[in-house]
Amino acid sequence: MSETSAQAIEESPVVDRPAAVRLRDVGKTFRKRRRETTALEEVNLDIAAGEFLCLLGPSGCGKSTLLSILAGFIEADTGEVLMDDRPVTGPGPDRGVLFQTPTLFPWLTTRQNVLYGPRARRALTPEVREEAAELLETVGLAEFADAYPHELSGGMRHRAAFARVLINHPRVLLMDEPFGALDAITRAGMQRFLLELWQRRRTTIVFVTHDVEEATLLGDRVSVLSGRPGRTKAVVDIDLPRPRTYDDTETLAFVTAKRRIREVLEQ
Ligand SMILES: Nc1ncnc2c1ncn2[C@@H]1O[C@H](COP(=O)(O)OP(=O)(O)OP(=O)(O)O)[C@@H](O)[C@H]1O
Repeated sequence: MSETSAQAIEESPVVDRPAAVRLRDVGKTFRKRRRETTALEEVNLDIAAGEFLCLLGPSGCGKSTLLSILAGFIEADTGEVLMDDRPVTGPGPDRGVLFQTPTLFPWLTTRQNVLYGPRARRALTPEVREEAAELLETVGLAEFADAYPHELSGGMRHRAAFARVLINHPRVLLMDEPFGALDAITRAGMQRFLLELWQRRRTTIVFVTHDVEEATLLGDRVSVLSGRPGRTKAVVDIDLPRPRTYDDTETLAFVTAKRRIREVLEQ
């Protein structure tokens, strides 16, 4: 996400309620000089308000493209994207986006980064400042509130970016392999944090991953895309009880669910 897109999102007003998302026959072809790449074709998907949906598929099948369309960063060529029955026409503060590489303003401290959105919307009340402090506490960065991004570790930058998105109370969280670059321990910590957060807020989440185990651990459902052009191959329900923790990954039910998804992926 460019800084301009981040600014556009964070400077508009917010509504605090999860949204339903609907994709209808979404297609996207990139055209560059003589080369055409059809990234997505006739993607259909209904995501309920408050659902945790994982998007899984082989490399290059269009997962990031789909997320960018949902974020409003790029436009679909065909079909439509609806949020609570309203067409998505561009980026908005109702969608919080987190990428593999966290986006933070390098010249702002952690706290200033988190407060960037409310400040830009002229909504910097004492309550919001308090919420920022609580969020920094929750993501374990209270002691680093006055540190600059270059003084943070990779995992810490992720958590700071997370707090920066959460303070805007997005109605949908769009996450593009957000933990893909993290080491196994930090990654497990972030997954636990995300699950706890979702359990509390029930924000609608669309989470892109190519890791079957991660999708099984996190999702209510897993939408499996085919190889390029990406199409919805199947949507698999994950009927495992919640709250889920990393320990569940060793249970028979978990391993069975994971195998089912892998089979769809490999079909
Ligand atoms: N801006 C662009 N211009 C041209 N082609 C693009 C552009 N963005 C994506 N593509 C092409 O669209 C296809 C889908 O790319 P996308 O990044 O969405 O896949 P992905 O499933 O997220 O891949 P990965 O898992 O490897 O990150 C690829 O073939 C890619 O080369």
